[in-house]
Amino acid sequence: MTDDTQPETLPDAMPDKGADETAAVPTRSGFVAMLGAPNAGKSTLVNQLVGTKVSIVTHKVQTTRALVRGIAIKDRTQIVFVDTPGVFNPKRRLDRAMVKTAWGGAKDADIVLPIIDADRGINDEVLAIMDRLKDVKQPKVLLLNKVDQMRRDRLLAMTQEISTKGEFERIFMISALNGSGCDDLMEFLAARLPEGPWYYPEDQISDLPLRQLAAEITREKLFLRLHQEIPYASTVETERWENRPDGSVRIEQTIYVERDSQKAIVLGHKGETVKAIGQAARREITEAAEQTVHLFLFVKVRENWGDDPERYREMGLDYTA
Ligand SMILES: Nc1nc2c(ncn2[C@@H]2O[C@H](COP(=O)(O)OP(=O)(O)OP(=O)(O)O)[C@@H](O)[C@H]2O)c(=O)[nH]1
Repeated sequence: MTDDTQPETLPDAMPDKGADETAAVPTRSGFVAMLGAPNAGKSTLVNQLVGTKVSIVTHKVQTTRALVRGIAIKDRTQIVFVDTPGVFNPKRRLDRAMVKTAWGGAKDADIVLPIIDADRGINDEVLAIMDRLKDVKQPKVLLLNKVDQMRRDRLLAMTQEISTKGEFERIFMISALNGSGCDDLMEFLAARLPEGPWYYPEDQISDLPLRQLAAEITREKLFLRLHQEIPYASTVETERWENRPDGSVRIEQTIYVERDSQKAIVLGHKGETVKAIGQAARREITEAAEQTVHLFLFVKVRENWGDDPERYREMGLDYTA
């Protein structure tokens, strides 16, 4: 994968090693694309491996819309994770665009990580992904996730069965939630990625701009509270980001819903629901932005936004999918 931001030289702040030793050990870097059914745990894993919250996690499926990268450093290797939207059977235009993005991300990556919710077993969805993976030429490393809630004998039987369904360089049994197996995975990826300069400065954990991250955080709070009532097509946009002389920031965001009835739900009785969403979001945005945040939320109805090409461009998706 090429990237305009790739530095000509290594960043100044490399791990503290003597000059001779640094010269002897080459740096490595590369892109690792996660692919899996909705809710398999891709976002949780990116957050676990990168160590900081970069991708939103909710129990509502299909929350990851565009490619969100988390960047981890292991020894002398920089690993750029591409957290793709869940692969599923697309019907609507928005769904098709998300799926196209997912498979496109896989084809550009150095390593592809299919991730499976092992606790759910090998169902049709998993078999469909395995089938489609046969067209992906990149090295594949299979992750069986959520092993924390499985019995060992069931897990071993499943590992045997799944290993016959595709060609994998390795199969790792992991828990993205509690981190078990994740160190071994990181070590493997760090050694497997090609030699080369790092793509990003050392202190960067995500290339998602702060404004967009702030919108994602609010969207997560919206879904955590209202996942039964609000379709995932609802969206949040950061409309204004105004740094103030006292070091604080005034952020205005709009929650877009499709119908008046949904607007009423988001607002809640006397605006209580949107207020609670705003309070939870503000706390987290403050942490991410590392400055005092004044957050103002607005709720608007925007019909048929799922057919608006501009929205797709903003999310990095292909409208023609
Ligand atoms: N027990 C257990 N739960 C997990 C694990 N990994 C993820 N989960 C849970 O599974 C749910 C879905 O996780 P996500 O990380 O949002 O899944 P995703 O694959 O990114 O989902 P999409 O964005 O819809 O594609 C969340 O409730 C997680 O807490 C795990 O290792 N063990």
